[in-house]
Amino acid sequence: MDARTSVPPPVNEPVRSYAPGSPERASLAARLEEMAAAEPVELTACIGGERRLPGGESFEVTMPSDHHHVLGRSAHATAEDAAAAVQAAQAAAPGWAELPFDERAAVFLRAADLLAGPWRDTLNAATMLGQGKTVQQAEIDAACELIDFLRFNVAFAAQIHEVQPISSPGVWNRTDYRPLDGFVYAITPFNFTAIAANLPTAPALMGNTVVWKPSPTQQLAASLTMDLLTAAGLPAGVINLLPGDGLAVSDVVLPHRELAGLHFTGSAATFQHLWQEIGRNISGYAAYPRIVGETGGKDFIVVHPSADPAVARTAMIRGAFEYSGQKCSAASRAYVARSVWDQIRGELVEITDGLAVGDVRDLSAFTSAVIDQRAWTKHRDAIERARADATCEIVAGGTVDDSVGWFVRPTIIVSDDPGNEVFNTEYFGPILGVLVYDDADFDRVLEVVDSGAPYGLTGAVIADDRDAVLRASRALRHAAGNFYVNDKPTGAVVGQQPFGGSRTSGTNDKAGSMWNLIRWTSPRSIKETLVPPTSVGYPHMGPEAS
Ligand SMILES: NC(=O)c1ccc[n+]([C@@H]2O[C@H](COP(=O)([O-])OP(=O)(O)OC[C@H]3O[C@@H](n4cnc5c(N)ncnc54)[C@H](O)[C@@H]3O)[C@@H](O)[C@H]2O)c1
Ligand SMILES: N[C@@H](CCC=O)C(=O)O
Repeated sequence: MDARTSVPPPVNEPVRSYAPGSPERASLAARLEEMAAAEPVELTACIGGERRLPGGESFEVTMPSDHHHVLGRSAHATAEDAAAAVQAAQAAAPGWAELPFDERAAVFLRAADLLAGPWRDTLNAATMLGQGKTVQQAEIDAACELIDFLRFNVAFAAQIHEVQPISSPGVWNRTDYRPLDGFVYAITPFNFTAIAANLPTAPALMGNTVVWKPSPTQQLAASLTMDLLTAAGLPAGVINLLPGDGLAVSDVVLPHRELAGLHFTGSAATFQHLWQEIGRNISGYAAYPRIVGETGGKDFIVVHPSADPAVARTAMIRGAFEYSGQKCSAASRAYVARSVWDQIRGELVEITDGLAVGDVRDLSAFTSAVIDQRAWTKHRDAIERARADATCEIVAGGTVDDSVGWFVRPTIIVSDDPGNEVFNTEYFGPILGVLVYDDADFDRVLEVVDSGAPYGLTGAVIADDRDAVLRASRALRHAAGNFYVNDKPTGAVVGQQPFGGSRTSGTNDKAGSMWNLIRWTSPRSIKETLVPPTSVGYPHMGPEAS
């Protein structure tokens, strides 16, 4: 409970263009070159503010687009590291929870401003080199989305604190937005620096302390994010970073009595495993852990006969192939009316086959390599299966090359079998399945889209006919937590399109919104009677009752 002043009203961080000749391009290019030329850096854990290498087996962080290029060296956190991180989180908890909200908020507002200014090139360059993002994709993630998460969450948290109960005469009721009764475990994916930072910082803003386990392939940007938060004044022990695969960490953290919450983003399979582990341990917790998880997708684009062909083509290419399709929101299945398909097929294939796919240091690249050998192999195998499948035709891409980086050409597979794996399996890469339907079958195809995959994350309808938009919106109400009309299904902006999906895609708690922050507080209702009664009797008992 604390008195607060008003917080700065947030606005979305403007996306810089990095166009040739722009000052931001020159500045970023210089930092990129400097970081790429540097000796591999040591990517340490941060436990109670102390930076040190964990005790487990070492691993290297390499460039996806140049896999011989080692950017950093780290090691897997052990059970001992995990126990130390939990202890550090517990030790920091009372002081952090007692700090007035404004003081906590100031740390994250400061981090946002540092990132918008002197840290921008560094985190963008780390995200480009370590996670294989082009400059545009790094800018919308590591700079803008992360700055937005930090600033908007402060404003959303302040709004939550303002939600207070009514009080009847003689009584003052209050809601005390307590942190959870224990620590939060944040496990984050490789593909977004912003998500990796949001998952530990959102619970921390609400007064919790956190054990943060980022993805090994995101470790370079994760380590720098920890440095940024420290530079912004985050006290030691509030967020404790543990590098590595997390297996030994989970053995310690998941059954821990004080585990109060899991904040996860990653694949559905990993989330289900973690949830099962929590379920297995349910009788051993001090309080029921909150479970928030955003997972995979099989995101769709439905193209109606009334669609503008250029809009459909652009949404398909950008939606499917930006960041090589490694966004949970990426379009990976498209259902296209035959009349539109006949108009766009030629250009769609020509543009896709012409996309510049290269090293992230080449700022003219449209996209780059997939994240690692495992992803590359998965895509190579999926393409080979499609090549051998009589119901599939690979009309664009279909080639892979691992000689320098983990490259998979943007690939379009047309199939007339709606049950084919290209329409229901999340590959998490640059493969788009296309089903061409007869114009008269729009309503039937909406049913196929709705039931064709187990996910419910993002989707788009491309149509100029308002009635078609309405029919799609109704039929696909539960098929996507983020639904787009005449746009690609990627690129949600904090504060504008709160992000998340249901079904197998997650708990839909909408990252970067009030709904997510609510999960990290355990409200306490306080009633204070201003002039308390001093006699036991009630009027109905008569004047003699005392
Ligand atoms: N819905 C969303 O908002 C969203 C956003 C980004 C990514 N994703 C999804 O994430 C997936 C891609 O990311 P990924 O490859 O990093 O996912 P992943 O599930 O392989 O890994 C996610 C994280 O879990 C960790 N992990 C795995 N097993 C663990 C264990 N037993 N204990 C502790 N940590 C463990 C990994 O090391 C990593 O940090 C895709 O399915 C994508 O759709 C979803
Ligand atoms: N929020 C991002 C996707 C995050 C998942 O990878 C988008 O909307 O494109």
